[in-house]
Amino acid sequence: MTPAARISAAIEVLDDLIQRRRPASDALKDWGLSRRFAGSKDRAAIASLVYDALRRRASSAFAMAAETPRALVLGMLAGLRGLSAEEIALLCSGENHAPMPLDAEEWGRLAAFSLDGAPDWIGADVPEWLWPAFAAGFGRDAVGEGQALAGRAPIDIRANRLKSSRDALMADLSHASPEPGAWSPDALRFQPGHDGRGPSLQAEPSFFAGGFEIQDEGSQLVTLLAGAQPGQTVIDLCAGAGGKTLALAALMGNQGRLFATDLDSRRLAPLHERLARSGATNVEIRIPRSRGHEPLIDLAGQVDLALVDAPCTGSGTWRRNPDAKWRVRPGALAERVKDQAEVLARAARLLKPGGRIAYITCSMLPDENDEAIRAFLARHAGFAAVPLTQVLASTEGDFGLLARFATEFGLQLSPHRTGTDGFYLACTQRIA
Ligand SMILES: C[S@@+](CC[C@H](N)C(=O)[O-])C[C@H]1O[C@@H](n2cnc3c(N)ncnc32)[C@H](O)[C@@H]1O
Repeated sequence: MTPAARISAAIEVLDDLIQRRRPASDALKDWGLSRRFAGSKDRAAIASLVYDALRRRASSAFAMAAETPRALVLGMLAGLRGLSAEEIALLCSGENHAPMPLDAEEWGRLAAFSLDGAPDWIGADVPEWLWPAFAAGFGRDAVGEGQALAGRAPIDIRANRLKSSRDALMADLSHASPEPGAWSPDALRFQPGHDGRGPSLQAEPSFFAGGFEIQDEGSQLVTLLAGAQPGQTVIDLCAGAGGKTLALAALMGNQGRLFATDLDSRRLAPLHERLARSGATNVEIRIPRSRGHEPLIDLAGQVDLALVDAPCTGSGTWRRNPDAKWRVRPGALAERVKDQAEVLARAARLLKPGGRIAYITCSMLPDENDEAIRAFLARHAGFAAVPLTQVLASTEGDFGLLARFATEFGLQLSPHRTGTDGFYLACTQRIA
């Protein structure tokens, strides 16, 4: 397919996902199934166009004064990919499956591409209804935070200390031009190409050998700061597919006991294979047998560290999942806040005196970050917040600079601040 035909295809896919309110991945899959002529490079390029258009959905619609799929794609080509009106006009020839030629209004709007007079939520490409909750945490930086979340994300890997090292992987993957991560000692970063695609790291022999996992550097950092020590009893209550479980096992050097569970046992399924590849030997997966069943009840009073990687809106990962930004519905935030309170209360019941909860979200919204901790502390008199300075000082390495990103109870990472996904971490300790 020509670059112009790919643009037409992206407009078609966007039309489908907007009309039928379906996930971008479903619309892309269906498009591919009914267009067998499209090769894998075409599909990847079309997906990249669709995701880029979703990243800048509000600002493109404003600059183009239209919210049609065509306006969103053309606006994104100017606003995100930096194409001039002339370059876009050349692509829109109307021939050989290319989009129809630009009209005078489109030409003028692409040439000017202006967000002058746009409200902040549009400048930030954050849904209007969510803007007050989002802006609450960032004050004057809120628009810049939103803009950084509307960009593309790099691909980060975590060197698995049980099998490899960052230096060894730096050499092994040199053909893909890795850079060391700025914060996590185990992170390597790969920048996406002009078309938004990154290297196929999961096809690397060192990946199959367990040398690394794909994991955003922010996710690595909050897991490191959670403070798991070799020999401890650690639980990962919201383990999902185990991204943080694997990192915890490596940080513990396979010493001590690590238990992984999740409310949704199906989500734990990939963890079995990932554990085998990683060489982690101190992990036990516990499956809840029924609603309300506590699969870790035998550990009550023995747990040193409970990692609560809580269910949340995922607003910190909008760079990787821009579809989710526009699909999140009013009401979802209140539901997640309820889930967060529930899982924090569970963690509290299992800790031993002096034990800690490391509460983590991939959210940018104070309601599910500091406010969740404030509510937890109000309900649990026997717990106190661990000051961030203490958390940073007790982690091996030099993390003092992160104190700049302190919130009332914890730490907020973001693409704008740390070049990572948006993650929040707060630690609390059982004092009675
Ligand atoms: C952010 S995801 C976990 C991601 C995972 N820790 C990782 O690093 O790959 C949150 C998980 O919490 C689970 N969850 C939701 N409510 C829960 C609850 N009340 N107790 C335990 N897990 C819960 C969800 O099924 C989901 O897998």
